[in-house]
Amino acid sequence: MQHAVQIEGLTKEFTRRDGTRIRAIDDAAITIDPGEFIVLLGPSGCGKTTLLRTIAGLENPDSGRISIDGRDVFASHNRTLVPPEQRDLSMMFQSYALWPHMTVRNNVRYPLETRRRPRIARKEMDRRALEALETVGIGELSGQYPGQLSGGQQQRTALARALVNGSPVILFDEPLSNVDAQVREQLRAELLATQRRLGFTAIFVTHDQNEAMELATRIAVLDQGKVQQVGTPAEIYRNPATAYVATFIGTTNEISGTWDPSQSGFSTDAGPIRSSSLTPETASARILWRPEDGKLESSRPSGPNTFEVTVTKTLFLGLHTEYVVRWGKASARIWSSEHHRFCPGDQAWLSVSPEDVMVFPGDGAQPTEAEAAEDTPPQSSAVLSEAAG
Ligand SMILES: Nc1ncnc2c1ncn2[C@@H]1O[C@H](COP(=O)(O)OP(=O)(O)OP(=O)(O)O)[C@@H](O)[C@H]1O
Repeated sequence: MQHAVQIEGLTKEFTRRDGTRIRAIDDAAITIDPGEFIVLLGPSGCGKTTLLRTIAGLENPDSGRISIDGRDVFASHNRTLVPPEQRDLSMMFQSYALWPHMTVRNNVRYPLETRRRPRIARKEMDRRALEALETVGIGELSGQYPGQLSGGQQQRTALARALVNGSPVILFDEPLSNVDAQVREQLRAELLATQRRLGFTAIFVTHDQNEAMELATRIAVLDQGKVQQVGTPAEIYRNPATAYVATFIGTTNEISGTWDPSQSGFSTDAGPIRSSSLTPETASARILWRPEDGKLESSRPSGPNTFEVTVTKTLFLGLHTEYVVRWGKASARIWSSEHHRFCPGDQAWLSVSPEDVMVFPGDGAQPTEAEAAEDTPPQSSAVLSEAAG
């Protein structure tokens, strides 16, 4: 099968006005199949937009290769550089970029008017523009001007314009960030349904992990220009490749430890901890587990990773209650569907299965960011970390 988009060894540096060089994309590689919905996810400044713009041809990389549908559109080794309008793709921007003096229909028709070949008769352009507008459910607004539309309707107009060319690949740069939460959720579902129905390949930039989880067939997590992991939402969540991915997606409890062969586990401030994952190559390790993987009980369970704890805080969060617990110098968050089982001050037993304990190489330094978090003793090496997105 021909790949829809293939990126290899892609690098792009910028020079800031003070002369500092920024590597916005650092040796990135991703292979995308036709019909996939790929989400580029990462915090602000990690290089998502730059990567998208290099695929579109709006930014020229320094080195590497990009091919679309088997054809190189950029290749540094033989200086291939295909201009944006000759790449077989469409792009939808955060700002929608609608022409205010043109009707909705003419905005949507615009890409058909400006394309070089093959030329299309005006009547056919109008028919396709209307069809695209009907696809996104606003055929009746074709005679309106953008200023007369709601945010959600403007977003649909921009989507129709991205669809009108029938491009096999559509790039989305945070297109849902300008509408309120409720409309956003609705538009997200509509976009996904449209993509599934029409079958185009979508490459979608966001810093919102919920949005990524909902839309993506696969997520590419970026950090400082590097692609840290590409995987399905479940793979990224359950088997993160790096501590960065584990802490960026979802919520984690974290503690540092050192490998102790005599215990076949890690020695930590929370007590000995065992994990089913491979031991890190370095002696020091970052040990992480998710709040929903901890179990709180009133009596001592059998098995490893069992700790006697004090409940210090409870927080009702609808689907689950968050229990903050403390033992020795360590603290952790536990999410449980048993809402009123424990109160602050209660003694309880915490257990975490070794299968749910993730281990990554530590750098010897203690994470500090979350140590100042409420309910975490300042001298503790056990930290709570919350997703950044
Ligand atoms: N034209 C430019 N000149 C200099 N630096 C740039 C330029 N464009 C981007 N950068 C830098 O490259 C890095 C990546 O920027 P990019 O816009 O790709 O990040 P992003 O992940 O899309 O961020 P955000 O989510 O905030 O849009 C940042 O450090 C940014 O400051």
